Amino acid sequence: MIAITDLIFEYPGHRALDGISLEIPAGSVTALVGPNGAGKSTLLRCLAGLEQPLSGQVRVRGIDVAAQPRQVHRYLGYLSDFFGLYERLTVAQGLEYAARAMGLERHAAQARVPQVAQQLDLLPLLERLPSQLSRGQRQRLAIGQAIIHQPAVLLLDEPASGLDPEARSDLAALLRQLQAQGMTLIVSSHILSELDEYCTHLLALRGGQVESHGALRANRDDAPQLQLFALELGQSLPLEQLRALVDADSVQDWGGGDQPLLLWLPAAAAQRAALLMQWVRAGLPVAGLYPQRESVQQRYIRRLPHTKEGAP
Ligand SMILES: Nc1ncnc2c1ncn2[C@@H]1O[C@H](COP(=O)(O)OP(=O)(O)OP(=O)(O)O)[C@@H](O)[C@H]1O
Repeated sequence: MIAITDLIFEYPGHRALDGISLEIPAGSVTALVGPNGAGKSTLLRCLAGLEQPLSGQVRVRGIDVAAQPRQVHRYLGYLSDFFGLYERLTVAQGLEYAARAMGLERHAAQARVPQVAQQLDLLPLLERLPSQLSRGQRQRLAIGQAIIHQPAVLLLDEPASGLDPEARSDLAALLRQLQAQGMTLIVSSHILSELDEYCTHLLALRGGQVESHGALRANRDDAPQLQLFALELGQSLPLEQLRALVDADSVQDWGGGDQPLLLWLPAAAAQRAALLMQWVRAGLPVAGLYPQRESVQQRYIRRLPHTKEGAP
């Protein structure tokens, strides 16, 4: 869906993106993470055609963003970290204006307004001005304007910043809904745990370079025959006792208290069953075993090497 090749971007006297090459698969939701100044916003702006790179190429659906920015904008929605709203337009007018700006005919634009307002829970607020909206409602309006033309790709720069827990949870639900409709999303955030709910891929930048990029998944990249499971115990055991029973190499997280152990176990059911039987015989009080997906945090901490394909 998005192909980036040898992308270099420089601000005067500073190289912000230093040779980025990767592919973002269609239908994926990519968590874009990295420390302050890593280049996240710059990359999103380059993808949106708002910055002209020094060299390299970004293609969205095969279209060169730098060469044909207008055509790409038909397929792309972008929400900046410091987004602005049309303060003199009501919510309904703002949405219609955004639709018209994206090239929709007047009737199509007017028809989209209630659809998007419904999707973003803005229907009761259509006649309000942005100044009469809460932070979360303003955020929803900005996202509404970004998706009014039903883009295939949506780029969101820190969309959850400043939102309360309820608004964050609404945002997560909305992003899941957009993904279910087939949209490809890239979402930057500093809060890794909130990305867990909806992200399928992780892209970590550092110093303008790709530190790691790949799918978040249940299987280990370096040992695909292993899959992540949560093991629930009927009673908590002292760590020394657990260590005596469970091979430390298979442990991702020892849990503790009521927390389950996170283990890399054989993906093959028969092998897993044999192992479990062995543990139960040895006295491990197994109460449940559930397949897990690696979290954004776990993946980030493991700092997996970058693969050019991006979707190992
Ligand atoms: N207009 C500018 N002029 C010069 N340097 C800039 C400009 N904008 C950003 N930079 C620099 O480029 C680098 C990348 O900035 P960018 O905003 O893309 O990082 P980021 O990962 O989004 O950071 P944050 O997490 O703080 O938002 C930083 O070192 C920053 O100081």
